[in-house]
Amino acid sequence: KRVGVLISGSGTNLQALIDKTQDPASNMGCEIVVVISNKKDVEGLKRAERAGIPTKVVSHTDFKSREEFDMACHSILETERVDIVCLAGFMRILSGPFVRLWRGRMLNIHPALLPLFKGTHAQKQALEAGVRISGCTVHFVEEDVDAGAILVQKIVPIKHGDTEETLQERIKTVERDAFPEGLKMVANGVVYLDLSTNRLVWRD
Ligand SMILES: Nc1nc2ccc(CNc3ccc(C(=O)NCCCC(=O)O)cc3)cc2c(=O)[nH]1
Ligand SMILES: N[C@@H]1O[C@H](COP(=O)(O)O)[C@@H](O)[C@H]1O
Repeated sequence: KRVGVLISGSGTNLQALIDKTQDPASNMGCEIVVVISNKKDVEGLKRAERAGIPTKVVSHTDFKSREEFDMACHSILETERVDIVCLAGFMRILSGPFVRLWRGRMLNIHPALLPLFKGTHAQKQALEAGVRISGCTVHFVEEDVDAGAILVQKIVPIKHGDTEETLQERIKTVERDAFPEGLKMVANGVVYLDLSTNRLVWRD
């Protein structure tokens, strides 16, 4: 399977996907063929270049509408014959038409245990809520933000004195395993999203 990864920043999740997909022993059943960023000069682009993966920058400021930006990304993904899209620290909300084109073939990783703490600053939300555990969620992408069917979740403890940064760091240590795990399952057909029932179907 051919994978396209959308990023906006540091790309630590992208790096985890690169390391696993480029390691034959991981048996991921997929390869990253293109990385698209909506921001230029971000660390994630350097990570892709170091790994020999083609990169594209699509600046959302170059487009009159959200849909036009999304379709510019879509045409790159089509050209590269991408089968699965991964949102790895991608910080733009995607429009309905784009999500419908990729429904059941697009994954996101969120730094909290959905359905809790949707949206941005999830780590801050967890700290303010006073919960004692948090973690990350790998899910299919639906138009309704952070609401898609959940594939993988991993938990971390929240410790006294944690800040947004210390918690984000601890969550990232489990993200690096969670995202490749979720991608591998989808790439190998272990699980798929039944588009009519919106339910996950597991092949046991
Ligand atoms: N339709 C759809 N698209 C998404 C795009 C990105 C992410 C990643 N997680 C994200 C979740 C929330 C945001 C957000 O609220 N950003 C501030 C507004 C930025 C903007 O104006 O675009 C960004 C990424 C998830 C989704 C999703 O679940 N569904
Ligand atoms: N999706 C969220 O965006 C953050 C930044 O990711 P990255 O750019 O370092 O991969 C990560 O914490 C991830 O959960």
